[in-house]
Amino acid sequence: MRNGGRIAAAIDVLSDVLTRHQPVKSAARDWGKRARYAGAKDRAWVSGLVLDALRKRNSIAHAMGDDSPRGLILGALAHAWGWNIREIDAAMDEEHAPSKLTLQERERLVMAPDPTAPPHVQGDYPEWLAPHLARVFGEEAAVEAQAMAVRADVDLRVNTLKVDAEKAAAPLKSAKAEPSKLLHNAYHIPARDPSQREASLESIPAYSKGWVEVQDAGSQIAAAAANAQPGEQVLDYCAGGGGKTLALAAQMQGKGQIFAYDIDGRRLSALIPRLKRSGAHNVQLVHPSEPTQLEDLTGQMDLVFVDAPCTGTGTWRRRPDAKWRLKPGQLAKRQQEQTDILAMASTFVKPGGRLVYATCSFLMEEDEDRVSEFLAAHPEFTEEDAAEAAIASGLLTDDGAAMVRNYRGPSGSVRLTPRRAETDGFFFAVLRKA
Ligand SMILES: C[S@@+](CC[C@H](N)C(=O)[O-])C[C@H]1O[C@@H](n2cnc3c(N)ncnc32)[C@H](O)[C@@H]1O
Repeated sequence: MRNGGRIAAAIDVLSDVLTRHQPVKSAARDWGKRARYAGAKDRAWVSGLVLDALRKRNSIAHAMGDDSPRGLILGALAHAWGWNIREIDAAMDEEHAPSKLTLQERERLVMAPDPTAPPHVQGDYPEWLAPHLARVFGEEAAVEAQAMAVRADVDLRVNTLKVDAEKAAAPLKSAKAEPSKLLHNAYHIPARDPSQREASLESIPAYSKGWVEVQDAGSQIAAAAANAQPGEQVLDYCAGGGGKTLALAAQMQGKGQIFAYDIDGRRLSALIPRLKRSGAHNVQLVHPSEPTQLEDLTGQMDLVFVDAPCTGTGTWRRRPDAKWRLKPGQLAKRQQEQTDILAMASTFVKPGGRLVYATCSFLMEEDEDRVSEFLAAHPEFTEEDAAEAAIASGLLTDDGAAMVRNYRGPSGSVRLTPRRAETDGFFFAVLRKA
């Protein structure tokens, strides 16, 4: 396909996303089915442009004076992809392109960003969240959010159950992976350019051999704060697809026992092939249909990890459509779930054991507020220094250690963000039972 046709397709896909409230993935898949002539490279190009338009939706709409799918896609070419007006003009002259640029579009496409626009416009987030971002980031709300309005890098965790970081290095060269600045056993791959379709990471042999897992560095650092020891009894209470379970298993070097529970049995099933690939033999799945299996663990665990369901605001770089779908009611619902889950999960901690609470949200309502509410209702728990706990795992580099200390809050919890750490937004707190 020529670029003109791809731009027209991106406008169609974005219309579906905005009017039918579809995720980009399914809107792009539907378009791909209609457009049999489109190849894999075209699909990557079109989805990539739609995602970038959504990442910067408010600032592009403000610059273009137009928040229609056409305005957003044209604006994304200029303001996200850096195309100049001649390149856009040339594409719009091609066959199957949308109608030519209007005079107003031409003027708007070359305008510089407006430094007087309000923070939710400069930072590209929904206006109703403005007080929430101001609460957590103060005057830095717009710059913090701008770092969430770009494409995300990819991190790999080296599975030390199978290989060490040095041995993993050579096969990762083809994926352009560099050693992580923050973690010893991790590699970092800069965000990919959607106009250059590259092989998926899952297709590299190091992945199928179980040498590496795709896991954001923020998620790896949150798991490090658990500092799980060989021989411990551990419950991963919201195990889902098992990202944290596998990281904990590696920390424990195959010794001790991990119980992986999730209220959603289907999500747990996704963990089975991952466990096989990873070579972790000490993980037992606790299915929600067998509640007595879970009850037996009451008061027995050295460590309970709660990777709580949340609004996912920390992952806006990867899922920019979710940023605009989020509504106040969902935030309230997640807070209630977090309260209930913390109370329930804490019953499995043995005296002297620890409870780690993590979210991939930067909202204090899902983070510090939930922890302090829990502590007020459970005086047998006290909060410890989560930065020092992560450092004690031995998994962080000197830069990683300095970074978690720098972003440790007054009560000991840590909040990482794309701007601070080039990770997803992550929050983690460590609570110890007397
Ligand atoms: C953030 S995700 C977990 C991601 C996972 N730990 C990982 O690292 O890949 C949150 C999980 O909590 C689960 N969940 C939601 N409510 C729950 C509850 N009441 N009890 C246990 N798990 C719950 C969801 O099904 C979801 O899989």
